[in-house]
Amino acid sequence: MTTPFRPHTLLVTAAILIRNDGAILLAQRPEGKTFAGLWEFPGGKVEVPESPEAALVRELDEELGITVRPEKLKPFTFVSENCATFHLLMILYLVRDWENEPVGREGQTLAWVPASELGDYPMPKADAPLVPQIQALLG
Ligand SMILES: Nc1nc2c([nH]c(=O)n2[C@@H]2O[C@H](COP(=O)(O)OP(=O)(O)OP(=O)(O)O)[C@@H](O)[C@H]2O)c(=O)[nH]1
Ligand SMILES: [Mg+2]
Repeated sequence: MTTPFRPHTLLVTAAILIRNDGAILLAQRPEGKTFAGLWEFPGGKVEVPESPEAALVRELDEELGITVRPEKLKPFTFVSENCATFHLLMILYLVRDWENEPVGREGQTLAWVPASELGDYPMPKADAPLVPQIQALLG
């Protein structure tokens, strides 16, 4: 008897960084990573035994060189998506306060994008429902 394949759930945290003028930060995944070339919200995997908030604070420092206080992470929404070899559970926080200017520390290209133009940037399939939610929030 074969055991049915059950993908494990991968917990990922990501940030919707919102600048004072309403633009949102997207990062283009670099060559060598899965989904290279697609645009995403900065963040990454929650490592054991981190809290989701501690993981996101760490990822934002590693990927962008910014410092965010955990209490500045505002829970916004999540996506739950089957990605074949794993099931992605990605929780998203709104972030309006940080220190330092974001830079792509892992070779990613960064773009500040008005909410109305988010649809022009190809994203991983799991991100599709996020675009209308962000546009509804920011108008
Ligand atoms: N950060 C981020 N990951 C996303 C998004 N959409 C999406 O499907 N993912 C998926 O979430 C998973 C984990 O994200 P990641 O690759 O950023 O993880 P990480 O920073 O820990 O990278 P690493 O594996 O190189 O250490 C990947 O399979 C990625 O494709 C998104 O908008 N932002
Ligand atoms: Mg990442």
